[in-house]
Amino acid sequence: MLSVRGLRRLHLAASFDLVSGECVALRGPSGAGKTQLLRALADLDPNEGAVLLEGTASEAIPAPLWRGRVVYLAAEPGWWADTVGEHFPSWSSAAALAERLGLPAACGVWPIQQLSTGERLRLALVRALVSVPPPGPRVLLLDEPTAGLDEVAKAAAEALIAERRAATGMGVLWVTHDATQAGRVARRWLLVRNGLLEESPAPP
Ligand SMILES: Nc1ncnc2c1ncn2[C@@H]1O[C@H](COP(=O)(O)OP(=O)(O)OP(=O)(O)O)[C@@H](O)[C@H]1O
Repeated sequence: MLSVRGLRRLHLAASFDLVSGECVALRGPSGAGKTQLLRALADLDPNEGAVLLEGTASEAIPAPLWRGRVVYLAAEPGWWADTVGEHFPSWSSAAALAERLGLPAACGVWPIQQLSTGERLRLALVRALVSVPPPGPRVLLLDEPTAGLDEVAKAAAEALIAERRAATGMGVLWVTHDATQAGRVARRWLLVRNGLLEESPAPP
């Protein structure tokens, strides 16, 4: 579904495919270029090479439309309004997912400024899933989405993403520094080594 051919962003070169419903874990040392790769895939930064979604090149699709299909969830998500609910097209559809992640449905009225890091991460994941009309993102690019979450919240987030993949065929590219998590969430693993993306036979 997502084909990446000779993508070059700064010092990283990448070619790989992601099939429908698949989750691929991406690992590599700090500064290797993982975030830059995700941002290039979401057409947030300039790059060389080709990225195709279901056969259509990113250049052929206006960037805002592409970003609704290939959705990037940043490690430090941005917030622009005062309260949680204002960041969602409809809080009622988001509340059930927030509850799945251990937050009260009433957190829609919470001020953003008071959120903990873990609350921000979980709400940003909900936002990534519900801000695109059904069936939602075709590809989800996750940049350490559970970093710092407790084990219960981490398991809930992993389960929610797996469920969405199974239900909608959403493909996931998941950056994590946690080898155990890479083994849990994915059956294919990519590793950044010497500026190249390599397939790894086991969770690296
Ligand atoms: N706009 C930019 N122009 C030039 N270099 C940049 C730019 N943004 C980031 N970099 C550099 O590119 C390199 C890769 O950064 P990136 O954030 O992609 O690393 P990462 O693999 O995600 O690291 P981490 O695991 O620590 O999050 C870093 O050395 C960073 O300083």
